[in-house]
Amino acid sequence: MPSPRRTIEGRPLGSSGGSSVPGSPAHGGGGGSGGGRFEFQSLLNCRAGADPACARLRASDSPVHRRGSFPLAASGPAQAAPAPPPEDARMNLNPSFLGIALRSLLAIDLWLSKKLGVCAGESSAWGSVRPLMKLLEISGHGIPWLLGTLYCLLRSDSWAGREVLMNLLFALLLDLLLVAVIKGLVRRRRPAHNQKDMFFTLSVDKYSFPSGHATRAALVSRFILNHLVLAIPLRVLVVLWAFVLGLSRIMLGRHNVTDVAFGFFLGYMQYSIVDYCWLSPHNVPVLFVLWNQQ
Ligand SMILES: CC(C)=CCC/C(C)=C/COP(=O)(O)O
Repeated sequence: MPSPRRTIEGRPLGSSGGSSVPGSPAHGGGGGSGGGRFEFQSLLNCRAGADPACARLRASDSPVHRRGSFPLAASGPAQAAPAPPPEDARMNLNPSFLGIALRSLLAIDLWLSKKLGVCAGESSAWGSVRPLMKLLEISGHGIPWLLGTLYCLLRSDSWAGREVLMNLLFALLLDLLLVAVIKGLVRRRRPAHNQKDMFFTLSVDKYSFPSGHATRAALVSRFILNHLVLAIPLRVLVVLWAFVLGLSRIMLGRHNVTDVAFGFFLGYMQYSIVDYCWLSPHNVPVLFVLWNQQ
């Protein structure tokens, strides 16, 4: 708990940084970006002052003070508790466990992603394997998967095959939609070391959370493992492809680790949605009847 005689920056009150001159930022009159912090300082400075601004600050009852976590809370029952400090100052004083955990996770994420971004440029440590990573990138891109599925659907001559491919198409479209919505909501920028040389992107693809390649890799591999009868080595290869594709996103500098980790999770869950809503002649006969009429 900070000493009552210190500002939130640890400077003693009464020193030049903490003096309260009416109209000065330190008196609470400061607008602009530092306004919140200055107002909080003036709150500390005007304990016994007759300044009306101070009286206003003391007049409201702050839950922070009620909890006794703020040093001025012990001013006595006759003296109303000061107004709550601005949100950002309160967060600095009482960071929640969740806040600390999230900030630490983000710091580790950025640090690890930078370390793993060994193919981010031609001159990077593993710059020579960049072309291979870009090939992997295309193997998980939405366009080849959509076109490939459509092509196989049109060429398929069995109803069972059509049903599976129709659901794969549905899964790919659902994936594109969900990833676009989340990217648009979260708006996390791609890492600074990423080169803007990706093959065919949509406008939301300037954002990195979650990785669309990772969601597709998890979704498609789970789909294949559940609907294609494959020999064990091929099944291992499918899982390996998904994992290496996800890793390559970080190595290329396209994503942070958390983008890919969440992408895998989301893709895995998307398959559960597809499985739950499985399109078949029983639940959406119209799709299959239309097909039959062609
Ligand atoms: C245009 C279509 C159909 C898909 C876009 C595929 C794409 C570029 C996704 C971005 O993936 P990352 O989020 O992993 O970079």
